[in-house]
Amino acid sequence: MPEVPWVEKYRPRRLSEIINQEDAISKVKAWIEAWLHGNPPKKKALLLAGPPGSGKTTTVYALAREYNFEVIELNASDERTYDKIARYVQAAYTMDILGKRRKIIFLDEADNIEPSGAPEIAKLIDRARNPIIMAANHYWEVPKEIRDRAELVEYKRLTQRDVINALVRILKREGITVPKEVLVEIAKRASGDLRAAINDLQTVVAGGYEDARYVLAYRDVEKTVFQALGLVFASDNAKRAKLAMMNLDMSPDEFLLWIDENIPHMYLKPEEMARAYEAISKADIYLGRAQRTGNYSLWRYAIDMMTAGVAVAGTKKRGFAKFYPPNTLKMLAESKEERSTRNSIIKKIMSEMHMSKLEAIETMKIIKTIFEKNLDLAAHFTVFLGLSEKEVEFLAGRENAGTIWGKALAIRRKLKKEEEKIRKERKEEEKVEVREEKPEEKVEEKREERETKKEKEKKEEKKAEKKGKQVTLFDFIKK
Ligand SMILES: Nc1ncnc2c1ncn2[C@@H]1O[C@H](COP(=O)(O)OP(=O)(O)OP(=O)(O)O)[C@@H](O)[C@H]1O
Repeated sequence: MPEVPWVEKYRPRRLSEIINQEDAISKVKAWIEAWLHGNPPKKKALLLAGPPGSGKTTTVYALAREYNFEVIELNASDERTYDKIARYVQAAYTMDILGKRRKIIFLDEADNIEPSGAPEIAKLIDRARNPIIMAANHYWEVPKEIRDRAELVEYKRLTQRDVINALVRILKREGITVPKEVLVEIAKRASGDLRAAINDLQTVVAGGYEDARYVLAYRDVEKTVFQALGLVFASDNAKRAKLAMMNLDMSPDEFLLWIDENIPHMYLKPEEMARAYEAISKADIYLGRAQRTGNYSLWRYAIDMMTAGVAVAGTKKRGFAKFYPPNTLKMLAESKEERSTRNSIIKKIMSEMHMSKLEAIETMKIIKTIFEKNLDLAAHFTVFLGLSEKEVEFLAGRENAGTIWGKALAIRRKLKKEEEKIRKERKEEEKVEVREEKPEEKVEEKREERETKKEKEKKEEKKAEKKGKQVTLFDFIKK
């Protein structure tokens, strides 16, 4: 059974358990108490700014628990954020007659707010009757109108010692020991991001110390490879992206794996993601050819495709980008059952979409992102590919699988009804035709006509099948 992520299991429940952010916490407390004492602070929004994994989100939830608020969490990169804020900002602030709890509006990734939407959100802050707390990694990337209306609370980067202490505390509660040098390595590579450190620790513990080698082996390359990924994913500028491989002590084949892994985290729209994958599969072809023929001048084309080609594929996620190492670790952590589910999905994609295995693997990655983000489209895919409940859970995660499955059942029912309706209509039509064309020969003639037409259609179908007409993701999304 998959274990609960330790970052959730050991997320501090109380403000006093949050490590090394005392100044920030006392500022947050004073601000919320001003609301509670009936005189909302001059600045109705609070902006928690600081590095990832330093305790910002944790603060909001612990605060809500201690002061009995309900948290309405919104994400700035969500297109409907404005409407949602508008709905909650005006909600009654005090406990109402129905006994509902007061609400804190928590807007994460405030550095991702589109500048064009900022004035509207600023107006909402002015009208707010509920406390609004925002969080951001980069203070200066938060639109100015919003910065001006928010009180800044700075979060410090946690020190290596803070991180090690937090890891030791978790190990004690789990009753496990891990060699000190492994903890030090994990803390070093986390650069103050306690979430990253806890995740690494859990991976190391889950996979035994052999995996520790894989986890830690990345530490040397990571700095430069992350910078290189930054060049590919953080700009739309083809020229800059092409510089990514300079100073990178890594072969293009290996860097391709890193790019591959990060595409679904960086592109938001399926069609743009598909375009980025197309660019890396072209790069892959050049790399293969270079290896087979020994003509390494082909590397240049490959590198152009995988850097510039990916960079211009579409609009990328803005703000802080968290990059991930290639799949090796995840694959190692996957159970036999998960691997077999993955393979059965790939087979279904190959047969339903007429794709090669490699294409099906790439397509599955895009489909996985769709399953995590767009439940309606996911339900259509479920029906189209004939996925089982287990396969849906593999793609969507447990939380969304039930909803998708329910939607898919509804689609199936609707399709069945439509099919029945068409079948009935056809029968009716046939009856009418027979009645109208009473003379025997005419009926015979019509039948022959119909049969030749049917044969023709069948032949056409067969031809299409033989050609193996490929259904692309684009076709599907357009439907
Ligand atoms: N100061 C801290 N004290 C204790 N635990 C912490 C602290 N900072 C982070 N953590 C741990 O790391 C995890 C992630 O922290 P949190 O979600 O609060 O980070 P964040 O600052 O909101 O990061 P991001 O900017 O990436 O959203 C938490 O579950 C918690 O276990």
